[in-house]
Amino acid sequence: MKILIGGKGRMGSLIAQTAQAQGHEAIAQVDAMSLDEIKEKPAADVLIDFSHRDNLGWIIDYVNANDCALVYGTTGLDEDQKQQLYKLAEDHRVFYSANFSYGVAVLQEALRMLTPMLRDSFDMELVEIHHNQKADAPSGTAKALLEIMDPDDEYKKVYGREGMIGKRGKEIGVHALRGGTEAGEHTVYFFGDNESITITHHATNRQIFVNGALKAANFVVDQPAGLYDMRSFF
Ligand SMILES: NC(=O)C1=CN([C@@H]2O[C@H](COP(=O)(O)OP(=O)(O)OC[C@H]3O[C@@H](n4cnc5c(N)ncnc54)[C@H](OP(=O)(O)O)[C@@H]3O)[C@@H](O)[C@H]2O)C=CC1
Ligand SMILES: O=C(O)C1=N[C@H](C(=O)O)C[C@H](O)C1
Repeated sequence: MKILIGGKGRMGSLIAQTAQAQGHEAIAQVDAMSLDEIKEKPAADVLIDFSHRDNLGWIIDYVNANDCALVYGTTGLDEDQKQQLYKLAEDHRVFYSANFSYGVAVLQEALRMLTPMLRDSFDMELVEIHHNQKADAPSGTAKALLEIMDPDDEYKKVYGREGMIGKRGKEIGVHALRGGTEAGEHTVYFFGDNESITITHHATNRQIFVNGALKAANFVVDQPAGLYDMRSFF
C-alpha cells in the first residue's frame, strides 16, 4: 500500500518505520507545516493520522481530493470535529478508533456486557495513566469507555476531587495520571457493598497501537465507504 502518514511525532515515526518493514511504501510523513511535500507525490491508498486535531481540515480535504481510505487515531476531537469525520465516512472509507490495541477493544466489549448489570448498585470510577508528553486529558480511550459505561449521559462526570465534596452522588469519577514513559493504562472500578470489580488494560509499548493501525489500514482499503472501528476484528 501507498501510505501517507499524518504526524511526525512518536506514533507517526513508529508507523513510518513499521510500514516500511512490512513492505508498504510510506510516501511521506507530513503535518500542516509540511503539506507542500505531498504535492509531487503519487496519491496514497490510505492516510494514517496520529497527530493533532488541528490537522483534521487538511486531512478531510486530502481524502476528498484523492478518494483514499483514512485510518484516524488522533484523540482530543471536539464534538463538531467528530461529526466531520462521521460525515466523511458517508462517502469514504474511514476507520476511527481512540485505541488501536485489540485488548482495549475486548475491554470495551466486556464493559458493554458488565455495566448494565452493575451500574445501578455499584459506584463507577475510571483511572487512566499516560506518559508526561500527552497533550489531552482525559484520554480518548477514557472518553470512549465512558460512553459505554454511561450511554445516555445520566451520570455527572467528576474530573478529580478535592475539598469538602460531601457524599458521592450519581457520578463517575474520572482521573488522569501523567508521568514518565507510560504507554497507556486504563482501569475501570466498580465499587459495591463489601465487594468490588476492577478491570485494567495496560499497554506496555505503543507498538501495539501501530500494529493495530496498520492492520486497520490493510482491512479498510478493501471495504466500501463507511465508518469502521475495532469491532471489525471480532
Ligand atoms: N488511537 C490510538 O490507538 C492512539 C492514539 N494516539 C494519539 O495520537 C496522537 C499523536 O500521539 P503522539 O505521536 O504520541 O504525539 P506527538 O506529540 O509525539 O506527535 C504529535 C504530532 O502532531 C503535531 N502537532 C502538534 N500540535 C499540532 C498542531 N497544533 N497542529 C498541527 N500539528 C500539530 C506534532 O508536530 P510538532 O512536533 O511540530 O508539534 C507531531 O508531529 C495523539 O492524539 C494521541 O492521543 C496515540 C497512541 C495510540
Ligand atoms: O497519547 C497516547 O499515548 C495515547 N493516546 C490514546 C488515548 O488518548 O486514548 C490511546 C493510548 O492510550 C495512547
